[in-house]
Amino acid sequence: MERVYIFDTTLRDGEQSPGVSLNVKEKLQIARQLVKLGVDVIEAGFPVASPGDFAAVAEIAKNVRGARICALARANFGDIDRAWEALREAEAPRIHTFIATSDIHLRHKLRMSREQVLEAAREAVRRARRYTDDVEFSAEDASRSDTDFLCQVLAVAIEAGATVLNIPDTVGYAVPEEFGELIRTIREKTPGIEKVTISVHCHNDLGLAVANTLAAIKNGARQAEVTINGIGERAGNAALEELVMGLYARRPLYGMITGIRTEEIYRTSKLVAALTGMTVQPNKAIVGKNAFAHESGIHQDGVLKERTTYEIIDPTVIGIPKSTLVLGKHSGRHAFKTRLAELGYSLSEEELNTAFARFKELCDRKKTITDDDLLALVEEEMGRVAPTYELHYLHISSGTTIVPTATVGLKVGESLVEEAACGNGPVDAIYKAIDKITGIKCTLESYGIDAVTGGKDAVGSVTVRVKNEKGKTFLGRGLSTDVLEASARAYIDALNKMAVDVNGPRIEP
Ligand SMILES: CC(=O)SCCNC(=O)CCNC(=O)[C@H](O)C(C)(C)COP(=O)(O)OP(=O)(O)OC[C@H]1O[C@@H](n2cnc3c(N)ncnc32)[C@H](O)[C@@H]1OP(=O)(O)O
Ligand SMILES: CC(C)C(=O)C(=O)O
Repeated sequence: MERVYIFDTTLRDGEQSPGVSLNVKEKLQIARQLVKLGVDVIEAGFPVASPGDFAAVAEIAKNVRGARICALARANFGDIDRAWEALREAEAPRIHTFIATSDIHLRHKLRMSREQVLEAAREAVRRARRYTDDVEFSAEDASRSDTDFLCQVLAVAIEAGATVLNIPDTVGYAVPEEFGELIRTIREKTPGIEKVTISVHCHNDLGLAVANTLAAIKNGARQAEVTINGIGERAGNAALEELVMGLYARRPLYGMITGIRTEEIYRTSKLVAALTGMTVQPNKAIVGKNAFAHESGIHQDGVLKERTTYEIIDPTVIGIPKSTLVLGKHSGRHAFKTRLAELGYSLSEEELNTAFARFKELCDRKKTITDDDLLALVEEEMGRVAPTYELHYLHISSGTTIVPTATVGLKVGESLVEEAACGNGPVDAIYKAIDKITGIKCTLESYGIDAVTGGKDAVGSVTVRVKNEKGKTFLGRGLSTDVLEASARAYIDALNKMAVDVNGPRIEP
């Protein structure tokens, strides 16, 4: 199968996203992760742009191995010399030089004639070839350029020694049929094109960057310039994860492979989002929070019966452990029952129906239904029972210079049972003392604390989730103005439910 080379420009075009500025350390961290991801080329920056950009390219060139390191330069000697200065310690350096070829850019921006652009392209590539035999040439705004002139510039670049020719859709103006056609025409009309790799660089102004890149690949492009999460100038660039997974999910259609280790995609996306501050929209393809979350009952039922009914990609392939079933007003019984089973509850048909009806009522009142909401709902369904353990007293000794110690007195039936224990903190000490009294083996799954009322004398509400040896989860809640007492009460509440569950027949583990 043929290979498409992945040229990642997160650190160059991605950093051109308004509001994004990465320091050298952050760029190095991303570059290392890009190597783990398996990209072929890392465009590390535009060295002439600033001393910081120069330093970042130089650091990456010096320290990062396992991918080609590329630096951008305009078609002038100053930029190219500076790019090489930054790249000189790279194991596999590439100079990427560019000049616009559209009449709009020539007339208004460059104020150059076509002849001058041809000359500048030739001289720039030659200059870059003095330093390295890996030279990429880009015809900026190629998709709005006169095709004959574009092919002429490309031929000059090939003649001067370019090894990769990049065809950018700089302003995201192209549509797939047209862009694919452009690549085919370039292949037909440019002398020497068979000696070089054709690359594309698509922007997302019409939301078509990935579609255009795919169309180009169908027509002979073999390098795709992309960014993580699709960040980049204006509406961004083609997203690496979407392109790679498009080629992966539709492999029979494209017949292409990449060197990307797909299981690193999600981790890379998270890292780039965290360091750039560009949060990923929830409905973003592949890496958005909702990309593998199913909310509606019919879909959830389908996925529970067979994942592929509603998922075209197995989330583990991109490094997400599993898809999620979001419980909400659109959910159905199958998903509700499955989540309860995961929490350790197996309800009779009748109990399930009543609990489900109450769940739907709750969904109309509350946007997000948490596991704690579900546990509270089911436990209420089980009905309240007389507690096995009751807090009689609590004494805590804690501070910055002593080992936290708790003495707890619990009423167990008619007797008062007392125990003391030390812990990492006062709550740990209390829970250890209670464990000594009850002898119940369990693990604390979660502990949360909230202020029920405002002010310094607020009532604290502690919620704990405790799992028994059979893997069943119990929710405990405790209220007090003393948060340590609230912690003890919450734990005892959960243990009381556990004790009833062990002795009572109502709900099977
Ligand atoms: C499509 C793209 O994404 S291209 C990459 C865009 N990225 C960036 O621009 C980020 C980094 N840029 C910068 O830091 C600055 O713009 C610099 C350092 C490159 C240049 O700064 P300045 O010298 O102050 O020039 P300024 O940015 O105002 O104008 C650009 C100049 O480069 C010229 N130019 C633009 N593209 C090219 C090119 N490919 N080759 C040669 N000259 C070019 C313009 O015509 C203009 O020249 P002029 O000053 O003679 O009118
Ligand atoms: C420099 C080139 C490749 C570019 O970023 C563009 O045209 O968008």
